[in-house]
Amino acid sequence: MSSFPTSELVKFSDLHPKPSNVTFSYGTAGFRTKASLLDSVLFRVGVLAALRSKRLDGKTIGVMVTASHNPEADNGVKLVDPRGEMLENSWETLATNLSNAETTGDFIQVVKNIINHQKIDISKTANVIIARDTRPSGPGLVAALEDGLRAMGAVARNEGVKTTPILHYLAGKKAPPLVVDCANGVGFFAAKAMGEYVNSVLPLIPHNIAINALGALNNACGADYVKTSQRLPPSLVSVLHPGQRACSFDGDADRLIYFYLDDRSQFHMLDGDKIAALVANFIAELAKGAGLDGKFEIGVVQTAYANGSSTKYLSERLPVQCVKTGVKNLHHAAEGYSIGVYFEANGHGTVLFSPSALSILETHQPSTPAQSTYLSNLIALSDLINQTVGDALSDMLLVEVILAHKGYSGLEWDSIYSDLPNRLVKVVVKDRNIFETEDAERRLTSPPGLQQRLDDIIRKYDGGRAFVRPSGTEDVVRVYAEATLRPQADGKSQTFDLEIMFIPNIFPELAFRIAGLVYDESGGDSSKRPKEFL
Ligand SMILES: CC(=O)N[C@H]1[C@@H](OP(=O)(O)O)O[C@H](CO)[C@@H](O)[C@@H]1O
Ligand SMILES: [Mg+2]
Repeated sequence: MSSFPTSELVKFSDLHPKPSNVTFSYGTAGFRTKASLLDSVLFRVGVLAALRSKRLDGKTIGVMVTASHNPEADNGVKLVDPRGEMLENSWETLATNLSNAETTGDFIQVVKNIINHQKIDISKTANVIIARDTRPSGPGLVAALEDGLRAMGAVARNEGVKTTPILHYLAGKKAPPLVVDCANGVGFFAAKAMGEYVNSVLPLIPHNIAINALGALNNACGADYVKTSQRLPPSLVSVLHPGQRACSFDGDADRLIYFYLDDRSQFHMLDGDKIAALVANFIAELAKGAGLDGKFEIGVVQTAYANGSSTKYLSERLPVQCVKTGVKNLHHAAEGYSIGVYFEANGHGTVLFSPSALSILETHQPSTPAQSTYLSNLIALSDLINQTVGDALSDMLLVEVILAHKGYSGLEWDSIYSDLPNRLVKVVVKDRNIFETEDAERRLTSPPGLQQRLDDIIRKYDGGRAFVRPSGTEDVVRVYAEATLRPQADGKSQTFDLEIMFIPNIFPELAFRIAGLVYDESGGDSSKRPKEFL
């Protein structure tokens, strides 16, 4: 908003007239009185919260609707400053003045005075987060508050029913800085440019930014390194501290992989599958909250490389499709849904909103203020996401928005499901063209008989799944394998060290058995057979 919104304020203020013969006061804990008297106060507090946020360069102001320990028929409202603290004293007086302006004209005049005296730049964005207790008068009063915020063009986030301390916490919480591994590539330019816009709310700390160093690109860093080796880039070992989130781009910044260290400094990877689960869940939640349940279909597209746990988790909630490797295949399949979420496990993906879904979002009439918030959040996501192709930066913002919204750290995100231990192995063969597949590349049709031999091996591993396909980008055959536990293939019982069992790298056996078989069956030279193949 670039100029003072007088006509909006007049229009909305007339909907919330001040009752005559009442004098309000911003007391020890904000305004507090009979709920039936508070409609105009809530509207005006919405306007004041927006002014306070603008005065503080868009920092988030909290508004809590509650009358605490007082009788249920009472209600109240108080403002919370950006660090989660009580409203600054001088503003309590402004709040009282504003609430007692008798007419819309008086009210507008007080607003103008506040803007002048506080030297408020009205063109700044205002960010306000609101919550209420369980009082029956809460929803109506929140609606009045939202009118005030709307009149001022504030960005409002309705947290629904929350305790007062949680609202203080949410208002005071900042996104912790995000370490961004730029793979020594072009993603650094983009991260740097974006940092100028987002650093005040989401501080970015770029690493691996040696664009001009020969041989540095993707070397022991970047999304492919992290995903394939399931390790922290060595360059980040002394950078990342426990609990901090980090992400890696690839060399052209169209892939994104997240990771974090837990409080024992163990590395945890959040790959494209985890991103898909986070995003698809969130979109489904927003659509439901907006009252759009059943109005359109939200689907997820994966490839055979998706971790089995992710497929299980997602299929229990949404339609999931498996297609051949390659973004073109995922993108195409995702176009078949109203909202199609697609990600390769390696972090390449995006979300597509069909034209009809977008027009439903535009025309849908929410029936409650809460529905309206969900709807505007969903529309905002459709703007945030680069729908032309997977985009590491746009995906990073998408992930950050969801984490911030849900108050998740890497740990909470990670715990939505546990990855099955897995391994990807390359096999160099004489002629990869002899390998032909079916069933979205999950089964071999050629060389004849090989699939059956693979099945015989896979069957011996609890929850085992594996497949072999020729790469479409390198002269190799790829083997992927995952299983629930380490093998009992030799029939001997094994004891497991639980600590070790959940470290994915410890699980190479099924993959190396299959790699060995593929190598031998395709005429591999026994003198050059990689030692790790079984
Ligand atoms: C297992 C794997 O990561 N395969 C990658 C790789 O394809 P291959 O056909 O597996 O070489 O490169 C593609 C292009 O970047 C990418 O879309 C795909 O996910
Ligand atoms: Mg790329």
